[in-house]
Amino acid sequence: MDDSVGAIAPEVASILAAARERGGGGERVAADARSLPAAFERAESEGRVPLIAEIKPTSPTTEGARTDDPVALAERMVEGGAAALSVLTEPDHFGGSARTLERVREAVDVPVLRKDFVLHEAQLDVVEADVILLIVRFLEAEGTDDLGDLVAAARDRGFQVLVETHTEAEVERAIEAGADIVGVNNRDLAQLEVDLGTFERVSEAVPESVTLIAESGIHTPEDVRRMRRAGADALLVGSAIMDHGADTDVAANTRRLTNAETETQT
Ligand SMILES: O=P(O)(O)OC[C@@H](O)[C@@H](O)c1c[nH]c2ccccc12
Repeated sequence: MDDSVGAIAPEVASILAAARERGGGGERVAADARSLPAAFERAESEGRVPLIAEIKPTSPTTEGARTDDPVALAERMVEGGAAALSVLTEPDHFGGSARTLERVREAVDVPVLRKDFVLHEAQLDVVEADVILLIVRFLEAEGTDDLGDLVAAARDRGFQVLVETHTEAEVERAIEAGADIVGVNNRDLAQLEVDLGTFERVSEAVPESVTLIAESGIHTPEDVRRMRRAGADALLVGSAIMDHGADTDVAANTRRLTNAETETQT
C-alpha cells in the first residue's frame, strides 16, 4: 500500500503537518539508555505482564484531558507494575512536552519511551530518552528521512528504537531497516479505528528474535491475554490506564492489566 500517506485521517494529516514544521533541538543527544528488553524480562520473572504505560494527557481519539501532574501519574503507573513508561512529547495534538519526559525520567528508574512523530534526524536531538519511536508509515512520505538511516542515527545517539508497523509489508520494511523491537499498532491511522485482530494477523510476520509489542486498543485483562496468546512480549497501553475525563486511580488501572495472567479470573 504505497498510497499510505494520502489515505490518512485528517487528524493524522494535521499531526504530520505540524511534525514537518518542528525542528530539532540543537545539541546532539547522547542517551545512556535503560534496557527495555531487560525491563520486560524482569517484569516477566516477577509474574507481571510486561507493560508500557503511556502518559497521554489527551489525543485526537479521546474525549477530555487528564490534568494531573505527569510525574505523579508516572509514579503511580510504576507502582501498578508498569515495566516501562511512554511519554508523548507531541505538543499540539497530545498535550505532550519534552520537559514532561525529562521530569518523568528523572522520577522513575524504568525505561522511558519518547512518543513523537520523528521525521528527520534533527528531531532526535530534543531530549534524552531510553527508547525512541519511529513509525514506518510516516517515513514513507516524500521529504522524510530513510527509516534505516534514522534507526542508525538513533542508535548512534544511544537510543533503543521501537519501530511501529500496522501491516505485514511494514513489518518487512522494519526488519530490513534493522529493527529489533517492533510494535504492531492495532489502530489504523487511516480511519483511527482499533481492531485487535490486526496484531493477531500482522504478528505472524515478525521473526521470533524480535521483541514484539502490541499497541493500542487494549482495555481489559482479557484483551491482555488475547495479545499475549498472539505472541506479544509486551503491551503498550494508554487510554485504559489514563482513563481520560475520569478521575480513577492509574495504579489500580495499571495493576489490573499487569496482573491479567496471575489473578484468578471469573
Ligand atoms: O490509548 P491506547 O489505545 O491504549 O493506545 C496507546 C498507544 O498505542 C497509542 O497512543 C499510539 C500508538 N502509536 C502511536 C503513535 C503516535 C501517538 C500515539 C500512538
